[in-house]
Amino acid sequence: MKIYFCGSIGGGRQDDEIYARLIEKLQTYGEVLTKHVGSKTVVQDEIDLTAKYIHDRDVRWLEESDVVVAEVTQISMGVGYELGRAAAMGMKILCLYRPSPDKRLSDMIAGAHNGTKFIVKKYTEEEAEQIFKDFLI
Ligand SMILES: O=c1[nH]c(=O)n([C@H]2C[C@H](O)[C@@H](COP(=O)(O)O)O2)cc1CO
Repeated sequence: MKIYFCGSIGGGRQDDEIYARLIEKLQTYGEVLTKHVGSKTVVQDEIDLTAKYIHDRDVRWLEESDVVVAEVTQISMGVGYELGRAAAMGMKILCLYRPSPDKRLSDMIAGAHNGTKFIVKKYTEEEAEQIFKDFLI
């Protein structure tokens, strides 16, 4: 199974360690094509790539993937774009967010939940393992 993981990069890197731990768990179910999203050095590593290269590479990976898993707590324009494209392709999507007083999930994501192909779920990290099992198996 190919998994496309989405997480904020330009939108802010405060959750990077959470992304890395989620990616590690996801790798037990298949290949995560966007492992770089969890890397401490992603901004530095991608700095010499053009926006077009990153966009076209990521859209290609998205099209190749079987499922999309997004950590949506930290608002990110790129993650929103990836989710919109994935939804338009009819992909199976799981969005996870950690409720907090200073973060409001966009209604365009919360309202996309349909209980089948587009799942939006509040979670704590301890629950992630079981959520992945339910979603991916
Ligand atoms: O350097 C990058 N590499 C990359 O793969 N992305 C993709 C993957 C992430 O899921 C998403 C993050 O978007 P943003 O940078 O707007 O937060 O976009 C985004 C950037 C920077 O915009």
